[in-house]
Amino acid sequence: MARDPVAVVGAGAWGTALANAAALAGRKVVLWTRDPEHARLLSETRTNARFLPGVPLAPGMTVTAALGDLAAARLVLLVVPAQAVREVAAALTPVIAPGTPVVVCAKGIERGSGRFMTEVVAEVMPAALPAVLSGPSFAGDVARGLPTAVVLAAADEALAAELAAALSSPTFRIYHGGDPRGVEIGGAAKNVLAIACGIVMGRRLGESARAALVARGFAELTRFARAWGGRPETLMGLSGLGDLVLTCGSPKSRNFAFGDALGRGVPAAEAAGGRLAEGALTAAALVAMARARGVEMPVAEAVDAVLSGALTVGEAIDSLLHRPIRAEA
Ligand SMILES: NC(=O)C1=CN([C@@H]2O[C@H](COP(=O)(O)OP(=O)(O)OC[C@H]3O[C@@H](n4cnc5c(N)ncnc54)[C@H](O)[C@@H]3O)[C@@H](O)[C@H]2O)C=CC1
Ligand SMILES: O=C(CO)COP(=O)(O)O
Repeated sequence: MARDPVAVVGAGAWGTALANAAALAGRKVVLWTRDPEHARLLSETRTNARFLPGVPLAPGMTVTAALGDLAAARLVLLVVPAQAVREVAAALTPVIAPGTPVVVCAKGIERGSGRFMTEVVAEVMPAALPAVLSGPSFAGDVARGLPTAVVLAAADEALAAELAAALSSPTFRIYHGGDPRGVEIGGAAKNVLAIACGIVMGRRLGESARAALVARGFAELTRFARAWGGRPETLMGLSGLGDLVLTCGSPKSRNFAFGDALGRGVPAAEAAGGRLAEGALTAAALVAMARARGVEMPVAEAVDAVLSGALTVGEAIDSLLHRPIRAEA
C-alpha cells in the first residue's frame, strides 16, 4: 500500500491526532513515544489521556517506545516539539531507510542555530527526503474528525502531492506545495504573533487592536519569508494567513493563551501553565534572523522583548503605539 507503514514520531496531542488521521486515510500506522510507560498505557487503554483525552486511538494502530520498531517505515511524520527535532532525528537516522520522506510537523525555529526544521532534518538525516506539514489545525479538531485543511510541502512537489494523497481523508484535506521554506516560516512565525494577540486580549485592548496585529503581523511574516527564501504567496495560504486567523483568534491556542496570561500580568515563567508554547521558544531566533537580514518585525520584536524581560508588557505596547506613522507596506 501507499507508503505503509507510516511512523508517527511523538505521541503528544498533535502526533496522536495525526496518527488517527493517517489511519482514517487508510494507512497502517505505528505511533512512537519516548516513554515506555506511556506506550504501555496507550496500548492498553487505546487512548492518550495525558495529551489528547477523550479520543480513542484508531483500531489497528500500534504504539511503541522502541525506535527499532520503526525500521519498516516508508513515511515518517516527525511530531515532537521543534527544539527536540534535532535530537529525535539523530536517533532515527540509523533506523530509517535511505530515501524515506520525513515530514516535519513541528512549528518552530531551532534556538541557537537559527535553523528551520527541514534544514535540521537535512543536516541530521542526509539520506531522508525532508518535507513539512503545517496549517490551521487544532489537534482536538482533527482528532474529532472536524473538517480541517493543511498543506504539505517538499522541494519535490510531486512527492508532496503523493504524500498529501496518502494522508488525506474527506475531513482532513491536505493540499500540497513546492515551497517548504515558506510553509515552515508560516508555522513558526504565527506562533510568535499569536502570543502578541493573546497579550492584547489579556490586556483588554479590544478586538480592533487584535485585528490590527493580525494584519501587521501578516505583513511581518511575509517580509521575513521573502528575506529567508520563502515565496510570499505561500504565506497567503493555509500556513501563514490561515494559521494566523486560527491561532490569533482562539483561546484554544496554547500560544494565544500564553500571551493572554502575560497580558493579565502572569509572569512569563508561569504563563504557559506547563503546556507547550512554541512561540515563546522561537521568538528570539525569529527576531535575530530578521535583524540579520534587515527585516522589520516590530510585533515579534515586542514579544521577544517581553519574554527576555527587556520590556514590560506596558512598555512593549507603548513601543508599538509610538512608532512613526508611515505608509502601509
Ligand atoms: N497541538 C496542536 O494542535 C498542534 C501542534 N502542532 C505542533 O506540533 C508540535 C508538537 O506539539 P504537540 O503534540 O501539540 O505537543 P504536546 O506537548 O502535546 O506533545 C509533545 C510530545 O513530544 C514529546 N517530547 C518532548 N520532548 C521530546 C524529546 N526530546 N524527545 C522525544 N519526545 C519528546 C512529549 O513527550 C510529547 O509526547 C509542536 O511544534 C506544535 O507547534 C502543530 C499543529 C497543531
Ligand atoms: O498550530 C496550532 C494550530 O494550527 C496549534 O496552536 P498552539 O500550539 O498555539 O496550540
